[in-house]
Amino acid sequence: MTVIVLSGPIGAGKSSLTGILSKYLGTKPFYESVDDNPVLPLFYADPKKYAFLLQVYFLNTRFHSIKEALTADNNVLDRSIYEDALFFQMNADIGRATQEEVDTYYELLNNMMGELKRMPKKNPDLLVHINVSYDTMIKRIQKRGRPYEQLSYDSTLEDYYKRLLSYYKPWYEKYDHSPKMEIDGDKFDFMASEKDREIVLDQIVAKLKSIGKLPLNWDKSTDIQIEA
Ligand SMILES: Nc1ncnc2c1ncn2[C@@H]1O[C@H](COP(=O)(O)OP(=O)(O)O)[C@@H](O)[C@H]1O
Ligand SMILES: Nc1nc2c(ncn2[C@H]2C[C@H](O)[C@@H](COP(=O)(O)O)O2)c(=O)[nH]1
Repeated sequence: MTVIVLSGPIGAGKSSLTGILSKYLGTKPFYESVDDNPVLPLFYADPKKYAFLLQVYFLNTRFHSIKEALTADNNVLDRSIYEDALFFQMNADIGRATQEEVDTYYELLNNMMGELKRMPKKNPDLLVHINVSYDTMIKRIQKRGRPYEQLSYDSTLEDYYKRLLSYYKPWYEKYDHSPKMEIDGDKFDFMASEKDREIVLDQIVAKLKSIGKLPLNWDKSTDIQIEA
């Protein structure tokens, strides 16, 4: 049983690569609750009021997914639970949470992490982090088109996104819950370019082989058809 988690900023390509990778490896994809998330639009409309509620909502849904993913067979998750604190800490740092909310959040997070440690499989087998620049992030957010994520929706989003990117570098460097690897999301268009998709999948397969999660002679010759 192999569990792979994706990480990276908003619009980096996590959900897209989760779909591609799970199809390629014949595993099950787990997607974060976004389009069915009732709190997300409220948060973007009034971040200070809804930052804590959104975080509890995400933490709860991530906990559900990770529990299921760590007990079922091979899986790919489109965001790691380890990024949860990164988001809330950043929101707290810009005054979107009270000290009581911060304290309560960390207590809840520690409690949940304690539960995960008691599971037969405690950590994912591999973290695949997608690196993107600010320009790429914005292009992808525009391409995806969720209205409340657009820079035109709120003039403070530019700072919010730049800050988010600046939190990811130290977060990735510190991450030590499993082996990890980076994908260059600026360079590889794994959605439109078949060649790029192959390169990215080869990088992930090579890493899985090097950590003993795929047999050295594993090969997949089937083409994957990407739905636009
Ligand atoms: N490597 C890539 N090259 C070009 N477009 C991409 C790439 N990855 C994702 N996209 C596009 O960018 C948008 C955001 O991708 P998505 O997978 O939803 O990102 P995330 O899940 O990280 O927020 C989508 O429209 C997707 O088609
Ligand atoms: N405040 C938080 N926002 C979060 C968190 N996780 C995701 N999000 C937001 C960011 C995007 O608008 C949307 C989906 O994220 P993608 O990276 O999948 O595009 O949800 C969080 O923990 N806190």
